[in-house]
Amino acid sequence: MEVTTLIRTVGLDLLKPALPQRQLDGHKGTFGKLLIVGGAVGYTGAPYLTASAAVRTGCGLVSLGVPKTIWPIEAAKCVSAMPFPLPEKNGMLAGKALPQILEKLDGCDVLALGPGLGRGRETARLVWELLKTEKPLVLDADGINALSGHIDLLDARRGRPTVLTPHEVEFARIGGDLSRGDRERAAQDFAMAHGCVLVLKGHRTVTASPEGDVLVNTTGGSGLAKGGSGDVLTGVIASLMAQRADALRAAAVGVWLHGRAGDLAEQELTAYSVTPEDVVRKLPDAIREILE
Ligand SMILES: NC(=O)C1=CN([C@@H]2O[C@H](COP(=O)(O)OP(=O)(O)OC[C@H]3O[C@@H](n4cnc5c(N)ncnc54)[C@H](O)[C@@H]3O)[C@@H](O)[C@H]2O)[C@@H](O)CC1
Ligand SMILES: Nc1ncnc2c1ncn2[C@@H]1O[C@H](COP(=O)(O)OP(=O)(O)O)[C@@H](O)[C@H]1O
Repeated sequence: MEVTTLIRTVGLDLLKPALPQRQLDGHKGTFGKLLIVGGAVGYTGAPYLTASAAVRTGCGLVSLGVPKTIWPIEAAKCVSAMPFPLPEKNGMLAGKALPQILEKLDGCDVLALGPGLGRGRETARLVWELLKTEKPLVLDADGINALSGHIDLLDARRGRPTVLTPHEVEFARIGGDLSRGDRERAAQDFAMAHGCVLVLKGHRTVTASPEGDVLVNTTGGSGLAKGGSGDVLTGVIASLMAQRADALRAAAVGVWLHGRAGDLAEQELTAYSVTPEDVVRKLPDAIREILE
């Protein structure tokens, strides 16, 4: 089927109506419950960054399931989010963690899966099982890697809100085709073929929907080119989804906010010195620019 690509640049006209409203009398339940699953020995920063970004972006309650060995670290680092320990094997989440994750997910609105999960057979199997959830899903990092050779599990989610946030190497691992050198077309083809919102990260991140929309982001620079920046983005997008933004809007607004927070952090600290934590700290200023 020939699809006419309407490529739009993300601007304030799109951002203003897409940012979830804050009811003055809302309570923490009003603003959504997010479950983040990730982390491994060696990757203790990733889930913490995702959780911090989610809280900063407005989600009402953020829970964080991590392997039990690293749980004390997450518990010490996360004050506003709620880390809890899960069964592990070799420093990564074990298959035995599934029932506890599903029980927690039952009371949540959105699942963010993958930051710092690590790559092992058991974690991959866990990802495959969790893809069956009816809940909206943001899949990142090793969650995406687990789809390699199992893309049918993504196809089976068609109709359920699913956002994938690969960088170009992860995109290639799950069959994304960048051989034509056209990132917009490649993202669109993938999103339409697999029924998901595809966020193809990098300079000028491209967000594509299953319906064929293509949105190109203009914020963000080389200050974001540091391990952990992608983990922040996952938290921002999942937080917006928990606040009832639809998957495409959550992704487009999330990518813009993340990049803009990065730009503001760069202005203060230079692109050399910005850290992903600085990006989280600048999210309020980026949000304010949409609100004004
Ligand atoms: N503080 C933490 O705990 C961190 C944990 N992280 C986790 O580490 C795990 C694996 O990350 P790795 O970086 O080892 O492996 P990846 O599979 O993400 O990347 C492999 C390599 O691809 C290369 N690459 C080439 N083109 C690229 C592009 N366009 N964008 C990004 N990378 C490109 C990079 O050199 C990178 O080292 C993930 O689960 C991730 O969440 C990272 O996010 C880094 C920070
Ligand atoms: N030069 C750049 N310009 C704009 N954004 C960038 C640039 N480099 C990296 N980013 C952004 O930073 C994030 C990096 O994510 P990723 O590659 O997954 O790293 P990690 O998983 O280690 O955090 C993405 O959102 C990407 O778009």
